[in-house]
Amino acid sequence: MITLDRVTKTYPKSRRPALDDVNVNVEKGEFVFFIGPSGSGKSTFIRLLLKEDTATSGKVMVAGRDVATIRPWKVPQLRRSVGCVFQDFRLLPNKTAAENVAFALEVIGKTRSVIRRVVPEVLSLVGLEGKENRYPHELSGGEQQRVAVARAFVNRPLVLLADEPTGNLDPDTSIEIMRLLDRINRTGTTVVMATHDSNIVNQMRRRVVELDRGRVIRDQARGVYG
Ligand SMILES: Nc1ncnc2c1ncn2[C@@H]1O[C@H](COP(=O)(O)OP(=O)(O)OP(=O)(O)O)[C@@H](O)[C@H]1O
Repeated sequence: MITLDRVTKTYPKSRRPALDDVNVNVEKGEFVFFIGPSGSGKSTFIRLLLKEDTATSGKVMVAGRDVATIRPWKVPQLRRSVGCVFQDFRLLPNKTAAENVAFALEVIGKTRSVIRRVVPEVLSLVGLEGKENRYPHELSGGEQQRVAVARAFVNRPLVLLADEPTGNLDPDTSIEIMRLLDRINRTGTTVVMATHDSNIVNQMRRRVVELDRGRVIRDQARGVYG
């Protein structure tokens, strides 16, 4: 589902690469944690998968496609098969929970009748029944992240990327979000999550890829934070 083949990313003006000759292969349906200290390259890895940035060398494959060959106007198509969730939720503040999720469907041209059917289904899946008409500022952090997960998942992407999704949440709320990501993973969606949260990694016991200064220093099945 995801392959990085000898990928190096060096940002302009920086001496050291943010990713340095990285080889990683993630199979369909896997759940993988990317861990490592601040600046080790986790966000850069996610940005390359979304084609928000391009590798300096090497090959990045997502869902069977070499992202380097995807034309700019086809990037939205890539992002349709790759949902993402971030630490800061990134909801539209002037839209309700339901409207935030609906918007993800509107931009890809889904009909109103599909939207009317699918939005309540996915909001209920993430446990937000009854809160569909709340604005982000009327929701807790955990609830806002549930909306973000619903929005990322509503198109049933092949891959869900999560960059520090529990970074702004307390431990109990973080565990709830992890249960949700685990449930999504069990539907067959590949989940890749960048995190600093050692408790979460230790509780989940999934594959752990550890980065240090842009290099993979550990790749372990059912790993712990270490
Ligand atoms: N746009 C940019 N321009 C220049 N250097 C960058 C840019 N983005 C990241 N870097 C550098 O690349 C390296 C890796 O950064 P990255 O954000 O991928 O790390 P990270 O592991 O996600 O860190 P954190 O956990 O703090 O988010 C760092 O040295 C950082 O300073």
